[in-house]
Amino acid sequence: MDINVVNALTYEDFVKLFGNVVEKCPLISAAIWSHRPFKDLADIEAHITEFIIRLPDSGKAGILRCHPDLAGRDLQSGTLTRESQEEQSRAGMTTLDSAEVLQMYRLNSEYKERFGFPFVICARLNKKADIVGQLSERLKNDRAAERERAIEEVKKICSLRLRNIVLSDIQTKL
Ligand SMILES: NC(=O)NC1=NC(=O)NC1=O
Repeated sequence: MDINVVNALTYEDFVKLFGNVVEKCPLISAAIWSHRPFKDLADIEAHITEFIIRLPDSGKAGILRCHPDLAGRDLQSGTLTRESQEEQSRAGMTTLDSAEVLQMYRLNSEYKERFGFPFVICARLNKKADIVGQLSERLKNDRAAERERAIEEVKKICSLRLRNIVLSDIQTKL
């Protein structure tokens, strides 16, 4: 998708297209729309990253809280966003056996209890074993370090979602 097409989008179409590059945080795309015209895809990504890293810790924790658990309630009830559904199924979260679902539930609960926000990882860059390993490993972090670590994962998810949109045909999205 040509960057000139992106720059010509109305605000509504821009947010319709990019509103979920950070899970359930359309505010971010609504905010960076002010920075158009964008030079290229990397420029869009840079403005999103800038918006996120300038947030106070509470804002970063808020972004994390907008993410559905991996193999959690939303997955079981079919209420994931299209992007999350695709990411979680590709990471093998939809083919866990009952013991694995219980293990993810327990680890996610322990993590949320400790940090006050859910465990977030870029599912498309990790397989099931990596996810369980990372979740166990990152539980040992302190809160500040873990919040920053999780935001790095949000940026990876965002980057892949942005590429999906810009490299696909704009007409199928609007
Ligand atoms: N808690 C999560 O990490 N959720 C997710 N990561 C992804 O890549 N997609 C999700 O839904």
